[in-house]
Amino acid sequence: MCNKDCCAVKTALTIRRMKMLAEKQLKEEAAAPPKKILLTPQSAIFSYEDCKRMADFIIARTEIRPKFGVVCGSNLDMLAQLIENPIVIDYSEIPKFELYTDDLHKSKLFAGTLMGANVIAMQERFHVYEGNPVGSCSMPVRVMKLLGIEYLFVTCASAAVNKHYNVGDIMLVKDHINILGMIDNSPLIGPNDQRFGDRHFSMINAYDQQLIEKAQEIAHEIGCENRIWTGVYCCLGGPAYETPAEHRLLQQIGADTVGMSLVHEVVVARHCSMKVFAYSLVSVPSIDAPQLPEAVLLAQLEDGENVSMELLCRMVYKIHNNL
Ligand SMILES: O=P(O)(O)O[C@H]1O[C@H](CO)[C@@H](O)[C@H]1O
Ligand code: HPA
Repeated sequence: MCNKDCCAVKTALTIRRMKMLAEKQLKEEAAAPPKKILLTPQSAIFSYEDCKRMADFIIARTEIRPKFGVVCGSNLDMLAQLIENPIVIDYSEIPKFELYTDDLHKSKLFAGTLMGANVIAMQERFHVYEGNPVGSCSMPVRVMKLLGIEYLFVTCASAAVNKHYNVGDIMLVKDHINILGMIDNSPLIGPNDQRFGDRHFSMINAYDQQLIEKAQEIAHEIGCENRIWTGVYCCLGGPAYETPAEHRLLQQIGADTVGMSLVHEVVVARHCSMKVFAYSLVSVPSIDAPQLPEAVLLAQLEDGENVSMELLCRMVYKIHNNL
């Protein structure tokens, strides 16, 4: 046990030692070369020229000018496989296109025809939680714009927030809540390139109302009107799923489904005036839903996947033939 004097001496020594260390650190910092600060505003990571080079590469490889672009969601990669006689390009072949993705074997573009129309589909999208800046995740949309795409179909898997939605149901997206964007993580932060679009633009009718009505018509045609809803999608950062308290919050703010993608792609698509149609396949039940056996959920999901393929084909056919 030390006495009072002993501790006082120790404290004085400690203070002197800390002072010396701090002075040494300051001297070292002053001598070190200045640190490079990388300014990477979201919208400047991929320039217009980068996107143009990627589009030119794809056009040279596929020799088609697609009218429709499709982004496949998780569990929806079979949508790309609907394309007839496709030219398949691995993302890694396209200069600068390859980003971080968990599912390398699905990292492919499919270009060909669907119901007589020229279509290009991304079999797998890039996610923010995979380590990609949000501006990079939406870069493929700009490439699609420069390919000449008029209609962007964005699909995704989601969890039901609305307690009436079941696994395997499809929600046509009529609006979104972009939590990432609200907290300063928009794909358009940084210098605005006017060649893509105006700095400020409206997000009213971002999800084209006429296209939603067409899809609702199709829901009746195929007898799925009780399984195809129209609602609001909310994007979270992930990769963890939301907590029960967050789920309740999402219910209160008006979300019907929740996922970790889609909204930044749609923001970028609307910035460059593409017509957007989006739907999400409910893959996870709401916390209020009755517990169902795994096998039942899987069967419902498989059913929903089939409906989503039918929906895509019929949408493309109707739009392409002005029906
Ligand atoms: O949005 P997509 O790409 O369909 O994927 C959804 O499914 C994954 C979670 O299971 C998350 O990435 C979520 O966003
Ligand atoms: N939560 C959030 N995003 C999701 C989910 C989920 O349960 N399922 C698919 N995307």
